[in-house]
Amino acid sequence: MNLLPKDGSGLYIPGVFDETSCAALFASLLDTVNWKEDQLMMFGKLITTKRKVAWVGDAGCSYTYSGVKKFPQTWTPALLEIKQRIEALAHHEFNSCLLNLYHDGSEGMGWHSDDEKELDQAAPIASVSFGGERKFAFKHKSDRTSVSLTLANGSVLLMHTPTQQFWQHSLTKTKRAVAPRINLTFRAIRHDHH
Ligand SMILES: O=C(O)CCC(=O)C(=O)O
Ligand SMILES: [Fe+2]
Repeated sequence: MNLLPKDGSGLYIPGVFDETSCAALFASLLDTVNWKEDQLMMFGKLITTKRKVAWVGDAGCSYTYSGVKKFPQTWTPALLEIKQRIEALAHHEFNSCLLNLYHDGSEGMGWHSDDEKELDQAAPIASVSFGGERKFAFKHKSDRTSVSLTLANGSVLLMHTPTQQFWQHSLTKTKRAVAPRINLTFRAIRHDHH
């Protein structure tokens, strides 16, 4: 069911991965991915976040994220397993994935759209969550309508075109005690930008 009333679609699918797989995949991602502190441009300054990130993709997939050009790490077995499941679910292939590691509720992600020009508009962005449940919100860019939901362990959120054009989204910080969380956003990047 589409969570958005207009101008795009947010499809929430809980329980794509069962609890046992989630625990194994979380541990494997934590261990095998080369996590780095995120650097992004904010008000013209390069800032470093506490949240850790990793960018994984096919060779030659580079991507500009928040003003910083990223070169991909190679796929790990756990990531390939997740990617296969998500491609079957979304009926699309993905060539890259942005990973975020939120250690606790003090880490989140501010309002933004994933509207980078390299993205293939035909494919959705598929967001996979492992670990602590967190609140995720959409806000319409012109009328400020908002929609929020909880992203549970093992869930998938599919965002289809033109969602990024009309809506921003954020991962809300919280003072509640929350378990660490890993989010993966699978994306399709067009190669004709190199
Ligand atoms: O952690 C999340 O659920 C959101 C991540 C996100 O919006 C992004 O990586 O662009
Ligand atoms: Fe995003």
